[in-house]
Amino acid sequence: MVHAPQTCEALLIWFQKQGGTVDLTSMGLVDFPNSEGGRGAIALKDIPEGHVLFSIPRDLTLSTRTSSLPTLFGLDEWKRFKLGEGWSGLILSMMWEAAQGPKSKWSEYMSILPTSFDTPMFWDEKDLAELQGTSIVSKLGKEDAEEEYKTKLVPALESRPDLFPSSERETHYSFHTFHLMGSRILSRSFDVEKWQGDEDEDENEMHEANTSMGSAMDVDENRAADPHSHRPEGEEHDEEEHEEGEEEEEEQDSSDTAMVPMADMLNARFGSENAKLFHEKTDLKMIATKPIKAGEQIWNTYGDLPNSELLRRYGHVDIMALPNGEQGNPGDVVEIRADGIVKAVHEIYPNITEESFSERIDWWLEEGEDDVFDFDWDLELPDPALAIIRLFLLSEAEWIKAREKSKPPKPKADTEVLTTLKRAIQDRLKDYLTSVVEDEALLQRDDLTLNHRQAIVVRLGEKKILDSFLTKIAGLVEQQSNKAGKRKHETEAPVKGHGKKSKR
Ligand SMILES: C[S@@+](CC[C@H](N)C(=O)[O-])C[C@H]1O[C@@H](n2cnc3c(N)ncnc32)[C@H](O)[C@@H]1O
Repeated sequence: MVHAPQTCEALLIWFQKQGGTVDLTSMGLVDFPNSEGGRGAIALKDIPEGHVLFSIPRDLTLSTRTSSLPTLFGLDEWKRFKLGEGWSGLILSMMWEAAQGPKSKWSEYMSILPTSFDTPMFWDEKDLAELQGTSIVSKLGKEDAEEEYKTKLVPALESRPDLFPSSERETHYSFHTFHLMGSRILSRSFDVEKWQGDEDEDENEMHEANTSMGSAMDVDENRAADPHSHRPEGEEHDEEEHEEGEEEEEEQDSSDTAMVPMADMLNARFGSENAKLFHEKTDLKMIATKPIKAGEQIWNTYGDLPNSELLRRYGHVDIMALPNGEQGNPGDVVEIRADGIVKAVHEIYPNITEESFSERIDWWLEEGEDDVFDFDWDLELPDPALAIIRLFLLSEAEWIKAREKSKPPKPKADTEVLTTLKRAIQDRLKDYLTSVVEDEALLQRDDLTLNHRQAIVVRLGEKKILDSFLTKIAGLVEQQSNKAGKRKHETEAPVKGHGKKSKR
């Protein structure tokens, strides 16, 4: 990540001039090594839990609520151009504020923001190919971003040459700048809801809100809000169902997405959070959530994400000791999609018809069950994956009964189900171009580019999880076969004249 050469000093001066307060006896901004996040905050003395490190007036956050652009553009027009949906309104506001130069309240703040990113959104095809098998590529949403720019931003820009002069189009309103602002939001914004407290509530009353860094990006309920993300297949938003009063999803209010100066200077590492942003009526406060020793980094949380998501949103990966002694990110997750399960069942049971698969999977989805199964370092076999395999293996009579009772099968890890899951995992491993051994050897080299190295770390972590599941499944199958052998032996024993009765 490259950021403008302006010093942290300039940010601190601007921040305080604008009404922000920082306890400069307790914390400073410094350059840590890149492996520890680069520019970040350090404790200058021992800081007790509960200490307020800095406080940001709400009107110093940059969002479509605080920028004057939406009002100048006209709120009805803003709505007509759909700038209140997703991030395009905030991106346009940030472009416009940057175009105002020193006239903008956020000018100094904007000048310390990164000007390039290590996120795969900016990788070339060769580097992207290194991510094959991981879920990142399908979530990049490059085409969605381009579509958003063309269909929302460009018409809005063209409608108001007084606000967006054509002479500034290349410098401030290009597709490249759209990407840059989108990536700044993706890696630095917070979800800052309107104050929900009682009017007469104490000014100092605090709410722990959804303000972990990047929480504004936690828009899984409404992925369309993120122009840099992609709504996975099967998650289309069905307006009619909504109208018919189906389960109402809480819509993300896009004006909650805000850039929060100073709070976005904090780095994060898995399980290391020692400070967090809290909401108050007029300010947001960064408060120590643990005692922090002098010299230690002050860490926020980005939600302890898997490396695939860290790389996609922030451009870095976490590597630390795993419970099994290896190195990796304990938050890593591998996704296996339902179609991967269908393929494995079909390979082992070729007599099951296409019709039977599609009938059962349709019903499974209608029942509201998942079509993507997460495998993580807990090494717990995911119940929905076991249940869907069993669903495909039900006899016709059992299937009819399950459907009548509207009851998916129990997630029982018997040998049939385990063998099929094993096949699905083996197939999933084939999605990656390299093996664990090859990746481990590659990581020993010192001539790798950062993109290549980070791609290897992401895919290696995922493959190690899948390998660990294969080892676990092999153990379970062996246990079951030993038990079955013992039962058989016991059943046969009387015949052999040992006189022991079968338990059956
Ligand atoms: C919210 S900003 C934090 C401040 C940032 N370091 C800066 O210089 O402005 C998030 C960015 O910091 C970097 N970062 C944060 N935590 C990191 C970590 N544990 N390792 C490497 N980079 C990290 C990533 O580039 C990420 O996109």
